[in-house]
Amino acid sequence: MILVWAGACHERRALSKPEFTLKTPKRNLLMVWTSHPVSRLKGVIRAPGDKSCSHRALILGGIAAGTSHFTGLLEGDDVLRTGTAMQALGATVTRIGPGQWEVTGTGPRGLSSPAAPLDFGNSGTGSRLMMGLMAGYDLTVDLVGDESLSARPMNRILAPLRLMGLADTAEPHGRLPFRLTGTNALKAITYAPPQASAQVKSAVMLAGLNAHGTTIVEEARPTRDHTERMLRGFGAEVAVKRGDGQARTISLPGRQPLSAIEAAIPGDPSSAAFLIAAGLISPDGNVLVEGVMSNPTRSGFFDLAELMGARLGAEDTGDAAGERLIDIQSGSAALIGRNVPERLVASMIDEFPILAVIAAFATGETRVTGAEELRVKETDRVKAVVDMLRANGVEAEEREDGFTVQGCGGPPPGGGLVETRHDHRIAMSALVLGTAAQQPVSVDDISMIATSYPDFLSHMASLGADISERPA
Ligand SMILES: O=C(O)C1=C[C@@H](OP(=O)(O)O)[C@@H](O)[C@H](O)C1
Ligand SMILES: C=C(OP(=O)(O)O)C(=O)O
Repeated sequence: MILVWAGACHERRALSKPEFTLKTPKRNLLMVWTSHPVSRLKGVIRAPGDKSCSHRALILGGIAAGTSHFTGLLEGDDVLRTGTAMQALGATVTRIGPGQWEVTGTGPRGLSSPAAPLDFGNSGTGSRLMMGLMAGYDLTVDLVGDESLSARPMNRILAPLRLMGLADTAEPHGRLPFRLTGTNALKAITYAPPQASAQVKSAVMLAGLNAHGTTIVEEARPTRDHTERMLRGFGAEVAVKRGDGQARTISLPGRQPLSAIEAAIPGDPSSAAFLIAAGLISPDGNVLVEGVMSNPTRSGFFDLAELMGARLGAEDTGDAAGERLIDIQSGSAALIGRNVPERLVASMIDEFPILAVIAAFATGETRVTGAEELRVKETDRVKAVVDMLRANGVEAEEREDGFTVQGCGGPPPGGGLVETRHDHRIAMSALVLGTAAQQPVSVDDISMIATSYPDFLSHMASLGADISERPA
């Protein structure tokens, strides 16, 4: 006799054989990717290169004087597009081996207009950081993106750039596609971004790099600080002053030359979070992720998982590109729902879909507030997360600035089909959910996983996950 969960979290019934019918079939869908529950997940995985650091390495290497070498660069679609864009603007970007890249920067020559539009695909980081960078050079560029990126707000970047002297773009609504005409006559500004956004901060700093005067960004809440750290690595002067509470003021004198570097890219904590979560919810989990960047502006998910009752082993293993590295171990845990402290939100902004998954296994409610930025990611992640959980028998509610999850105190029912909506993190979260739910979980598309974590399926398979394509 096999026990399966049916309907609400806490209602179980016995069946003579497992049954699996998708709860939200989608018309015209021929094939889906399904993650089947497995009794055990075990193994050791080296974390893929960090997406944020990989973008920045290609961008800063592409304007530095000399030739930089990077190892462990993430070869995700988002990052590759940043490399292609830098090449089109005058840098020489060459792959010399797996994860090994050589970038010869334009140095004092600067960037020039590309011959064709720059296509940033699904990448908010690539498009927004590059807008900031390109604004400071005498060039004209057309920017395009996929359906998801073309729906994301770009005025948050264009507004400060206009204050610095960027000519108005032809597009009034702040959405791609549009043309940007840069100028090497930008003036430094002092800017307090209205959103907690590393992309906005970094775009202003990258514009400030070629502007006249000292650019100052005032952050009320600290966001990931890789631009600050990496700029220093390339020889720039960047000052960071702590203010009241979590506030930070970052100052960057303009017109500073950058010099080429040799760097290893640290492992991505946001990708590692999927593997760590899989270990936590597995009935018999023992997952070790090696070489993960340990940076307080990125560690919110791991801090919160510990608040929920996870015991994560962490061992220091050195450093890479100015960041500390750790190995993180996770194993099966009885988790307890929590109110997510708002101070952790920015440092786990990409981890809310996978947080929602572990919250579904926890006992009690998990409440997320102060996370309105989730509404403008690859999709509206508040809605996508709630829909993902509900399709799998978990009670969840949207809030304007977050969501709540009523944990099942064990494996949720599963059995749902999750619409991924061009969002890699929703796809990966749903597939992790399926490894330990009562019934398999399917997703309608996996192609976008390659934007941030091309090895996700092979890494999950090596831990023992059972994820395969099947007719819808
Ligand atoms: O600067 C970066 O590398 C990133 C910043 C974050 O976006 P926001 O700045 O919009 O929060 C994050 O969601 C994104 O995946 C990467
Ligand atoms: C939001 C994300 O990326 P981006 O903004 O670069 O598209 C992400 O990777 O979760």
